Amino acid sequence: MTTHPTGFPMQVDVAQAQALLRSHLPSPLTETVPLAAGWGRTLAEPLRARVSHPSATESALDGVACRAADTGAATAHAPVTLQVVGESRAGQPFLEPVAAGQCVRIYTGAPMPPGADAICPVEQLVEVGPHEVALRRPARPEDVRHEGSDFHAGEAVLPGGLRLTPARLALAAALGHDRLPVRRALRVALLSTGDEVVAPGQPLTRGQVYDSNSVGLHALLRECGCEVQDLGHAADTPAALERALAQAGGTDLLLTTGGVSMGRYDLLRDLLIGEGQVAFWKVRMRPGGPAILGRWQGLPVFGLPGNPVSSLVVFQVIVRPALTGQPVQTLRLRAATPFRTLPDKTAFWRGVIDGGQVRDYGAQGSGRLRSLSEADALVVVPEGQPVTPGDEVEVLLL
Ligand SMILES: Nc1nc2c(c(=O)[nH]1)N[C@H]1C(S)=C(S)[C@@H](COP(=O)(O)OP(=O)(O)OC[C@H]3O[C@@H](n4cnc5c(N)ncnc54)[C@H](O)[C@@H]3O)O[C@H]1N2
Ligand code: MOO
Ligand SMILES: [Mg+2]
Repeated sequence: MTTHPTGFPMQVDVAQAQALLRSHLPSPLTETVPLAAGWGRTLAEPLRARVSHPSATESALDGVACRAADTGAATAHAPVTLQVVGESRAGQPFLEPVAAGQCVRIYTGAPMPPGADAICPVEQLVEVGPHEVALRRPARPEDVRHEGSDFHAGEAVLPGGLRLTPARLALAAALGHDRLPVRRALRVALLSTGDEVVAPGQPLTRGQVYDSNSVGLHALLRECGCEVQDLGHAADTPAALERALAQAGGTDLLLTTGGVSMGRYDLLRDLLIGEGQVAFWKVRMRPGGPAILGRWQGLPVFGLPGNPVSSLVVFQVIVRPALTGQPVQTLRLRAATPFRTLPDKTAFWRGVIDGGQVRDYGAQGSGRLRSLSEADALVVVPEGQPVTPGDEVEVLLL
């Protein structure tokens, strides 16, 4: 890390950038939402089971419930015959005890009758008479689902801080909750900058570019559960930028793209440095090096680089973990090709996953947006660490 002449840190590492952005965001507030509105939200506190699941000991199969000890000798050649004394249906249990030599017809999810401890499925039964079945193999205790074997009443099942996926939402319902304590969504304003940047749908002249950054970032922000205020686009003049920044009031964070590198017209950089509250400028990563964090009239502003790949990669690596409070999700794969090492930067190279290994995507220019669509992953190559084929690398799925 170095220091800018005006005193703020430069060339911070990725972890420092994440932590500094996080420290600029408000600490999470809680609100309660109906179950159906919980998808994509983050649980604010652990959820305990209000009931056990299964709520009774029950059958996992359609068949008969009986005593395992009666059926140990059953084979296809020498089936064991049992007397059928009743039927247990889901919601209509059979409450009489099952004695030796007896069984009860039972269906998946129906409570086990008292005395029975094993199940034989219909596929292994032969109907012998109106009240008799023969078992072609022993009944199995493993096909009984015991009360509370999934979770017990009172158990803390879903930890706080977890993002509610469809499966976790279903689990919350099964735990007995109809309202959920979730973190208040962060409100993020989004602004793209650049004289050459044009909204999709408008005519494009040579030298102009469609505003792809805002579109990708908007979707990423929604994926992170944020409320997005789209401020559109501002031209490269101080007045236009100041007008746009003034519209971001009332949000928790302003995310911008463009205008943060070394150019004369990289005015967002100048505006933030002039405001005197820069937390850092430049991160030791590629792509995405020129990112800047500061404040504008108190509001945290994170300036993503304009290059299309850089803006989306910096979001994944720095912004997402700061917004969600969750570390970047990675997995480890073997490298099928070498990956370039940078002496003073962590690289996030685009890679293609093939046969359980990851290979270099090839052209890694930050302006090649199609590469992010054609690659499967970002391969993390730490500063100064060589990667040769066969090495294990950390990989971030795209
Ligand atoms: N002399 C140096 N030049 C550059 C350096 C450097 O260290 N020294 N860093 C390079 C790196 S790395 C990056 S990344 C870019 C960052 O540039 P800016 O953040 O200043 O962004 P702009 O100059 O405004 O635009 C760069 C590039 O991206 C295109 N762009 C911008 N906004 C959008 C958008 N919303 N949608 C699609 N594409 C966009 C823009 O047209 C430019 O092509 O600086 C390097 N330069
Ligand atoms: O690192 Mo810039 O972010 O490559 O193009
Ligand atoms: Mg620039």
